[in-house]
Amino acid sequence: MSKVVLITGVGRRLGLVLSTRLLEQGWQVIGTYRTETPVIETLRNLGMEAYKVDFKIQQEVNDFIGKIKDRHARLDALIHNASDWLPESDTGRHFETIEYMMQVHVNAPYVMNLELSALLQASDGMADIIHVTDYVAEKGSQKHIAYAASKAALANMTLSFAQLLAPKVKVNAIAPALMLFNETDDNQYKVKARAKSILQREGGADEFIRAVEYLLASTYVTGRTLPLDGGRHIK
Ligand SMILES: NC(=O)C1=CN([C@@H]2O[C@H](COP(=O)(O)OP(=O)(O)OC[C@H]3O[C@@H](n4cnc5c(N)ncnc54)[C@H](OP(=O)(O)O)[C@@H]3O)[C@@H](O)[C@H]2O)C=CC1
Ligand SMILES: Nc1nc2c(c(=O)[nH]1)N=C([C@H](O)[C@@H](O)CO)CN2
Repeated sequence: MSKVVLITGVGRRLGLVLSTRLLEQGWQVIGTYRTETPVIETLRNLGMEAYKVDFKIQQEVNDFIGKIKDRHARLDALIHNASDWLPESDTGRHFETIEYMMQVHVNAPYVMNLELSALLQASDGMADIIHVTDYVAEKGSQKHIAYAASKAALANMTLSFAQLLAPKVKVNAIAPALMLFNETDDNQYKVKARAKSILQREGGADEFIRAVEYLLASTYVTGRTLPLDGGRHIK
């Protein structure tokens, strides 16, 4: 019987590569997306059960959770990948920024973990929750203060949910630094960003997938954050 994984933010970049790889490996993948693109139809054609959910809207999160509880008796993994990398507002809309960052990176994962914990407990083996945080959760960020704070809160929830859901469910985090550049990143930015780590490179999507696969295969790691930072922490 195929294992069932719910991955948030499957529509592009790391979430897209990860969900496609797990589909290829025979996982039954439930994915959430915010933006309707042709990619979503491609994923559906590969067998993904895809739901349009904007985590900014609490009712959409609640409705989504209700559908999952109605349609599934178990989950083997829940991966919180969805994220918006929002800098501080330059129009003074500071309450909106921090509230949105907390909503996407903390509130939605918090409610989904609590509401879907019974499905995880129904897994045949050990189940997994993986929070995708960020290197800046430990170090802070001058230009993404609210983002970093929300990722730090998500990292802290790893500790609490690991205690709450053991021994049946492992709860870990992955804290990437530079994994993928964005299309808008110019060469000057890329040179500067690579130089922040002592390995002087970006991690790449496969590094992220290997970290997920390691945590899913583990039977003795929980409450931990797996850093993917190219040695930036000792620079
Ligand atoms: N890329 C990197 O170098 C790094 C990434 N990370 C973390 O890794 C994870 C993946 O990164 P990456 O692939 O670059 O992320 P992207 O920002 O490229 O994509 C994030 C995904 O989250 C979805 N999303 C964003 N906002 C919302 C929302 N309000 N509701 C629902 N879904 C939403 C997007 O949906 P849609 O596309 O459908 O709009 C998108 O698919 C993230 O958690 C990120 O913080 C951490 C450090 C470095
Ligand atoms: N949701 C996202 N979070 C982050 C992204 C991103 O593209 N989407 N990118 C980064 C950067 O790579 C940063 O780590 C280095 O410039 C961080 N988080």
